[in-house]
Amino acid sequence: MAVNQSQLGQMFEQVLRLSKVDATQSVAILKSHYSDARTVQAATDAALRLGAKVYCVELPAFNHPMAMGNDMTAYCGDTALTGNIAAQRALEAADLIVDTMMLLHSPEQEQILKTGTRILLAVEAPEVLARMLPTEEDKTRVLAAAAVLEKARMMTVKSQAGSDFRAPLGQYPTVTEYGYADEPGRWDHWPSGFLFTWPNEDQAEGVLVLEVGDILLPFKSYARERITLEIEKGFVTKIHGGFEAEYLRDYMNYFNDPEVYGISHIGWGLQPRAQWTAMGLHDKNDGMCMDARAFYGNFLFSTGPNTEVGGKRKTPCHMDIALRRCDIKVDDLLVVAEGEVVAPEASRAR
Ligand SMILES: O=c1ccc(O)c[nH]1
Ligand SMILES: [Fe+2]
Repeated sequence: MAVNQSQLGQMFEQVLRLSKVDATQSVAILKSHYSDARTVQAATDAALRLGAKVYCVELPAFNHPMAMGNDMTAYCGDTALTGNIAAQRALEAADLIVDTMMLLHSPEQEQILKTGTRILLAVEAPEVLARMLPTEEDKTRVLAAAAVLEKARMMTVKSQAGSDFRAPLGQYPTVTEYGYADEPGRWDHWPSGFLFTWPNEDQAEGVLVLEVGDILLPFKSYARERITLEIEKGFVTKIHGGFEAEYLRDYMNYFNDPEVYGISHIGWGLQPRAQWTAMGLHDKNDGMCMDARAFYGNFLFSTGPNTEVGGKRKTPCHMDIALRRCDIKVDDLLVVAEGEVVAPEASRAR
């Protein structure tokens, strides 16, 4: 199916209005040659219709010789903006940046946000954007869950498959993604609908078992056999299993950087319009597969960089791994039971 340009423009108008775009605002459209032209045009037209002053910042694409695949989350940290002070100043001048080329997990993104500029990432295919059009109800539910997570001192994750993981919390903030950038200095991602934090440095412990069907990004693969990760003092120390474990070990080893094994953001999905099955219906190059990160009741954990919250780990290898059917506890509150969101009540969508 394909979204027509008029629908896409109307959706951007809704999301930019939710992002507080009006005649008092300036909006920068950040792009590169690989940006989706339909998205760039729709964002531009919508911002103009809302009365904003609009400009475009186009950056020559950046490729690192070690990067593999086209998923923009596969190689993090250095981007087309790295070192381009003039372009960064031009972006910092905006009230809102619509990012269609991907600054996520870069130090430059944090520097821009600190000036009060808002950033909305939009790199998924228009049809995926349409299926997960953000609503204020999404925001209410994600913030209800965040109210619990930001006070927590421990997250524990267990599963029938054998996961038994615990992460002391408190050193890092809670991050919410509800699909629009409506507060000064806020980054958000359309589409999304989930929340996460980071374990205290060097303190996550236990075992995480990827069961058949769990998702590995940026591989964009459903695990076909179990993979068992042993975590000690905040780092993955062993990866057991068959071919899939060997593939994951080989890929992470390729970066020749011990920091790739650090546990990064950990949280859970709250987007009922995101589907576990969606990845199987898309090509690997269609986008970064936000369905996997946001599907309702997942446990999403990741490895590698934690610079976006002032952590010391800047490493290019970032794995996002979504597990189904976990029990997730935040302190003593069970928030997800076998992959079903159970608390807080205000975060539930069904
Ligand atoms: O929205 C996102 C996308 C990727 C990621 O690693 C975190 N959040
Ligand atoms: Fe991630």
